[in-house]
Amino acid sequence: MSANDLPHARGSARTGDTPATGRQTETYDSAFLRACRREPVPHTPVWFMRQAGRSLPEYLKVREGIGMLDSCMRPELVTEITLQPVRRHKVDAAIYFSDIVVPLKAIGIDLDIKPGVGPVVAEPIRTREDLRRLRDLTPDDVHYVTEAIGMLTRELGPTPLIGFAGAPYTLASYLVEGGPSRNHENTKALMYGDPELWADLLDRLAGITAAFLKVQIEAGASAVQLFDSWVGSLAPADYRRSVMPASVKVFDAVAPYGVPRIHFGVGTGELLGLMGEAGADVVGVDWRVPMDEAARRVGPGKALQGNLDPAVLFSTPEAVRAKTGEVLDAAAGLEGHIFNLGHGVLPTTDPDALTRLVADVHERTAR
Ligand SMILES: Cc1c2[nH]c(c1CCC(=O)O)Cc1[nH]c(c(CCC(=O)O)c1C)Cc1[nH]c(c(CCC(=O)O)c1C)Cc1[nH]c(c(C)c1CCC(=O)O)C2
Repeated sequence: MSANDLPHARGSARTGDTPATGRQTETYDSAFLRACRREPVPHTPVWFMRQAGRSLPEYLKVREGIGMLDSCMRPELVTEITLQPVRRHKVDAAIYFSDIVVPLKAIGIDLDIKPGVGPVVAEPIRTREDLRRLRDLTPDDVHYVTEAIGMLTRELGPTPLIGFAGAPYTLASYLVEGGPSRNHENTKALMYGDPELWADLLDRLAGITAAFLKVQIEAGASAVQLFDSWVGSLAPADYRRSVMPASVKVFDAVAPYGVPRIHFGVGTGELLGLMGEAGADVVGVDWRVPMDEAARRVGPGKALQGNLDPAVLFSTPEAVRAKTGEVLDAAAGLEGHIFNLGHGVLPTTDPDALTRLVADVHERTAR
């Protein structure tokens, strides 16, 4: 099946095998999408994980008095917040403003995002009985996503929009622990102690995640990123056996659309090869592994994204420039490089440091 056989126009036309005309061609030819496809680029594209959010005063202003999950369900607000970092920093791609737990909330899981803490689940999922609460996600459950992406792609012009979702392991870690966790002990207890229930849990989550990504692509997202933020807590053998099949299911489900698929996790130096193998076109790298070494671990045929330590932005402009140069030098031999931080923008980052960083990367890589 090719992307053109699918029953939608915008997603595939904007990004798939054959671009149509005008703005769609411009998006298809953007530095970001070209780098994802490992084609020559006019400059190294830049975007930042968590580029929308608390580092921006204009974000704090529009979010005032509105809960995080509430804000994700308001298309106008989502559109405004998603556009803010594009306007301010001139990044090469927008990332849809939402959260990895939005699809879980949408199917009726009782959870909230607590400021300064993260997602908290009222009743953790730990038994076969609990699993029944994870029903399938339909596009109707997240109609506000379709609406917001429709608005956004009109406003963005040629700038590509990245859709995203949480990967099955990272979502499972919140559901099983009931909230953020340092050691993931309940999650691992289930994974090792009841492999069958664990596999069923991850398979359910893969279905939900795939459905959520499809909604975003059909509405017009030009690429998708699967965040497996906490999977770096696993050894490669456990990843391969207990997690990878579910992530493969997600990537396979969206493959026919032909949009680039990015796969990212934190502390995943030992997993980079497997994370590429799971079906990614682009592998995200945190700051612990230099880009040239990451390329060796991932192997040929994939673009890489990364990997400036987000904490570097708290240093002097000269130090930021020097560390940026190190990333660019290490990535110089890659076929496709998308410049990003090694994890999300920290909330107290000076936004001007981010604006300078985008300009610096563009200037130093202009061809
Ligand atoms: C693990 C994870 C979550 N959410 C997400 C991940 C994967 C990315 C990663 O590893 O950082 C993904 C996410 N969450 C959010 C985005 C926005 C898009 C963007 O990158 O600009 C993205 C991509 C908004 C958000 N998601 C959240 C905020 C902060 C809430 C607020 O502004 O009120 C934002 C802007 C809340 C959230 N949600 C989550 C956490 C850990 C937190 C932080 C809690 C806190 O420190 O307050 C779960």
